[in-house]
Amino acid sequence: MIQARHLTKRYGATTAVDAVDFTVEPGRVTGFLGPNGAGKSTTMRMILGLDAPTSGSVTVNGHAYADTGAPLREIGALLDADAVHPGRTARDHLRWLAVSNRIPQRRVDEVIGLVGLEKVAGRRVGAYSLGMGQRLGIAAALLGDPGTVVLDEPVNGLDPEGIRWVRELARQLAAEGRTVFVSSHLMSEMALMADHLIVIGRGTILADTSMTDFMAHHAASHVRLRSPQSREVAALLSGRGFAVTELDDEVRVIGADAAAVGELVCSHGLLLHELTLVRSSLEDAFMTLTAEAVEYHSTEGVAA
Ligand SMILES: Nc1ncnc2c1ncn2[C@@H]1O[C@H](COP(=O)(O)OP(=O)(O)OP(=O)(O)O)[C@@H](O)[C@H]1O
Repeated sequence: MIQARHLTKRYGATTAVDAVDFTVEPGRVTGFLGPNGAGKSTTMRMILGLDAPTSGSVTVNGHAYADTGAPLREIGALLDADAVHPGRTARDHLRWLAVSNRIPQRRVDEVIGLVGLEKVAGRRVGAYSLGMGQRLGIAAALLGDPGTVVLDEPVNGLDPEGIRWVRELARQLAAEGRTVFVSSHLMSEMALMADHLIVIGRGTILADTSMTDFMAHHAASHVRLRSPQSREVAALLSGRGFAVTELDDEVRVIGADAAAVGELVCSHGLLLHELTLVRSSLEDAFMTLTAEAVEYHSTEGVAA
């Protein structure tokens, strides 16, 4: 379990993280989202003792990272996948990490197998692709069989098979009862991977809620109807107080319950060719929530 209490980090005049409180619970995947510059990396660095808080605290299983005797056994992290000596082989890198954390050497081959690097473990890391580097970073994070795993942008550079593998791995680690804290810019991926979301913007927590509740509160939805009697359908629904828009060949009912709409239309003997609940994506919901907190906006349109 990770607990942040009034966690604050200032760099000169910039408050990167502003008195945040959150708990990352075991047994589920918690997604950490926020626009560029929101404070995600700074928060993750403080969890791992790589940056000291200006005030407040963050603990892993009740104590600060610095007070952990064998850190890799307690918390495994993928923060900067490039932070490996390029002249070392992947196996040597993991062996060195294992020795310095008193982890048995047999675990090195176990994690190499787990991340699918068996064939290239003897190659210099400098020759690795971005995806191979990510897998090595994940192998290092799992080396100590830790109860808490922090992954910053783990699917960066991975192909679709690799992305699916990370998703399944994160879900499996959570199912084993571990605390899994993952940041990603890929919203579609986060929607599939995370059970819970913490959203940060300009250093403050904008949402800390289950994925289901987040979507229910922040993702707009409408019911799409197609009918050869669309005019009558629209008139009926707006007469009953629904917010109705008529488009070319469809009727949209904003924020309505699909079953209620369908039953009402059918009970008036009107024909329906389609009745669909259309929910906006996690990306849309995220953009709506964080619109105010975005540090860098692109200007609208493209100059001719
Ligand atoms: N070492 C530093 N010195 C000065 N300012 C910093 C430093 N590290 C981060 N910041 C500032 O703190 C704020 C938060 O940065 P942080 O890297 O934590 O954001 P982020 O959410 O991880 O962004 P991204 O998605 O772009 O990685 C930004 O305004 C950033 O410019």
